[in-house]
Amino acid sequence: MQAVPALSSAPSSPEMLRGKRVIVTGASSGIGEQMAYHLARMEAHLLLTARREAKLQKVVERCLELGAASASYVSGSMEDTTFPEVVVKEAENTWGGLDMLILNHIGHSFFNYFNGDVGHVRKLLETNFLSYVAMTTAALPMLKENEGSVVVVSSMAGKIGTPFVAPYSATKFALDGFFSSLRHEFIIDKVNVSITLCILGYIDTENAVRAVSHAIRDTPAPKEECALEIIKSGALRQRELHYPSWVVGSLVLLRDIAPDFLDRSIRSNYKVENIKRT
Ligand SMILES: NC(=O)C1=CN([C@@H]2O[C@H](COP(=O)(O)OP(=O)(O)OC[C@H]3O[C@@H](n4cnc5c(N)ncnc54)[C@H](OP(=O)(O)O)[C@@H]3O)[C@@H](O)[C@H]2O)C=CC1
Ligand SMILES: C[C@H](CCC(=O)O)[C@H]1CC[C@H]2[C@@H]3C(=O)C[C@@H]4C[C@H](O)CC[C@]4(C)[C@H]3CC[C@]12C
Repeated sequence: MQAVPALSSAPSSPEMLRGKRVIVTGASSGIGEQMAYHLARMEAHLLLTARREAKLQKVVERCLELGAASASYVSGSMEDTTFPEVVVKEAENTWGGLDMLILNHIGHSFFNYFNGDVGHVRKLLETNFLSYVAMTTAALPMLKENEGSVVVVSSMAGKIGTPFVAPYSATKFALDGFFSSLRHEFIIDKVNVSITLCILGYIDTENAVRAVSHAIRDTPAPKEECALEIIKSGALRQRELHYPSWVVGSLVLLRDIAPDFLDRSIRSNYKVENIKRT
């Protein structure tokens, strides 16, 4: 087993991730791919996962070029209930420990009126929520031993009700409930594993822009900066990240002091005439 200093030793900059062992899920594209590149530049050990093997292979190659201490991948789907444990087992076999678990993947969902497909909601809960619970559970013994961190990537749609994302939003609210409760238990139990919930606004990943640019007036924030902010918030053991901070921060504040006003302004931000019912 490798001897690695605890993440809890007062981190002040992302440099402190040098030599740390990090799992990143959903690392074949978007924000996950960008997190892998930042972590590689910081010289971390990386285990990446997603479904598309060819994409993962390329991301791993690039990570090694950028300076990762080591980089490998496991491909598979988080819809498969056995897969979360397979990934964590791979980390245990390779490293004998783990310092940071970054939960970032999402299954495919629709940006549209809810069409009554309960099966889709069930499947999305498995991929976007239950697999996060299963990975955390499997990784917890290693994280406890190394005083590590869990980073949960969520969304504004997991804090505030917004239209056309009902199944997705449900999975993200569930993450807040589960991980906020677990954080309390860790503190009560003196378990030194941090939990960081990342509340993101609209980010310029290919899939997000393709899904919503025709119907949302906002300009998306850059995925590269977003990825770095997520890593920093995890390394600094923050309770929550709001990115972009002023957008998300003010919306969350309004939710509590002026919810009807907030709902009206959210609706005015959508070009509803461009949403074609499916
Ligand atoms: N982009 C945005 O505007 C926002 C994003 N977020 C959050 O940020 C995170 C990343 O989003 P973003 O980068 O845009 O998403 P992308 O769609 O770019 O990436 C999603 C990742 O998840 C993987 N994935 C998809 N389905 C599965 C599956 N069944 N099992 C395992 N992995 C899967 C994909 O790879 P593969 O297809 O190879 O499996 C890919 O690597 C998500 O948690 C999202 O909710 C939050 C708010 C805004
Ligand atoms: C529908 C998208 C997933 C497409 C896919 O399956 O590939 C969603 C993924 C991220 C969502 C955005 C997000 O989480 C931030 C905003 C939250 C607001 O409540 C709604 C608008 C969002 C831009 C939201 C839109 C859907 C996604 C792009």
